Amino acid sequence: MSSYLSIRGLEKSFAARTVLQHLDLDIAKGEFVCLLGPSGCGKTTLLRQIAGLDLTDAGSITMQGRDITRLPPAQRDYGIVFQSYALFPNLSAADNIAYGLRGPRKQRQARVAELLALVGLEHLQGHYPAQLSGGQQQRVALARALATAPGLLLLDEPLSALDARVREHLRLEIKSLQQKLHVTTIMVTHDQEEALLMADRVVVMNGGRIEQIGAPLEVYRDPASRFVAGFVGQGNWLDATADGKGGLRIGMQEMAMPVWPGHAEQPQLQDGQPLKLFLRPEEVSLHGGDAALPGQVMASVDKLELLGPIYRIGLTVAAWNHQQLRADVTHEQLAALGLPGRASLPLSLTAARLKAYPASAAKQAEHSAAGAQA
Ligand SMILES: Nc1ncnc2c1ncn2[C@@H]1O[C@H](COP(=O)(O)OP(=O)(O)OP(=O)(O)O)[C@@H](O)[C@H]1O
Repeated sequence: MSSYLSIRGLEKSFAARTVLQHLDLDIAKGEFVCLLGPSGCGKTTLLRQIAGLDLTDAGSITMQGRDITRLPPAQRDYGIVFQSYALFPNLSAADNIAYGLRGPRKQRQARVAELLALVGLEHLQGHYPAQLSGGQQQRVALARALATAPGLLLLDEPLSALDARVREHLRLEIKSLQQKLHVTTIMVTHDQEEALLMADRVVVMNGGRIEQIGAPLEVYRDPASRFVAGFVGQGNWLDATADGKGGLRIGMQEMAMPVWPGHAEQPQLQDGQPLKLFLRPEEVSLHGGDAALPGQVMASVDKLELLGPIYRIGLTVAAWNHQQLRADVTHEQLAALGLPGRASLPLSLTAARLKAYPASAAKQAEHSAAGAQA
């Protein structure tokens, strides 16, 4: 991939606190990248580094081959939108958009008209921010950020102050605008649904590090770490143990060993070593029969929840030490299973869709340390 923006070994601390830990990231021209992670993981700090709003401690940022690491914000080529609309209250929508434009008046007016049309606000050009809704203000902020046709669009949680309906609508609008303009875009969000929906690639951050970079489907289906699995989307966690012969046990049931994300090959596991298994609710296979066939196990049905287009079924598996899990099915699948109306049904797991992780990262670290000493 030829990079439009290239970040190498970026580090940032505030006082004694390290916020970005030697970060590498490459972004291609025209890409829409979302920085996703929990509060405090360093997303905004990374965006501010790219914008030149904070000094960089170490590492480099290159844009189109130009080292911009030490350049002031005005000499970098980007437009930015913040969570708080940050419009000038005493300027109309049109004048807010025109603010950064230079050149002859007629040319500026034409550009403002073009931008107002782009964000669908031609009819509100004379309105002041206080006369605009949150969604409209954010459209003005977006038009202002795009006014000078920057090479990079930076969005810092631009939708999080808006109510759910407006947010859903604007997500799609921003995405289609970005595709139309083909402007390289980096958006900070803590909302995994938003990131999966809008991004070409999602950068999942945790504690100042990048845990995974991948297309939305990749991050969702093949989470590289236990953190990513837990943070992105819904999932089931099951306790299991290795059998020391390349397989595993859940309760009394034996299974082939599933995939180990982030491991080229399955690690050497001792008999009885605890594991965590992960699978999505839609990856639990339920069957209509009355008894468990080989490879299946009986699960009791604890509850049914309607989530609009799907049902979420709460299940307990007695043979797995009474572990609980959730399965998502369509309305048709639910009816085919004879639900509601039965107390238990056979369940099976597909090893290829299961992910195995060490039972605890701390234990894993202890294990490696013991291995290193040995
Ligand atoms: N100017 C600053 N001075 C001191 N500490 C800061 C500063 N800016 C950020 N931090 C700290 O750095 C850490 C990361 O902050 P950052 O804003 O990048 O997180 P974030 O992932 O964007 O989270 P949020 O979604 O809550 O904004 C936090 O612990 C924050 O308190």
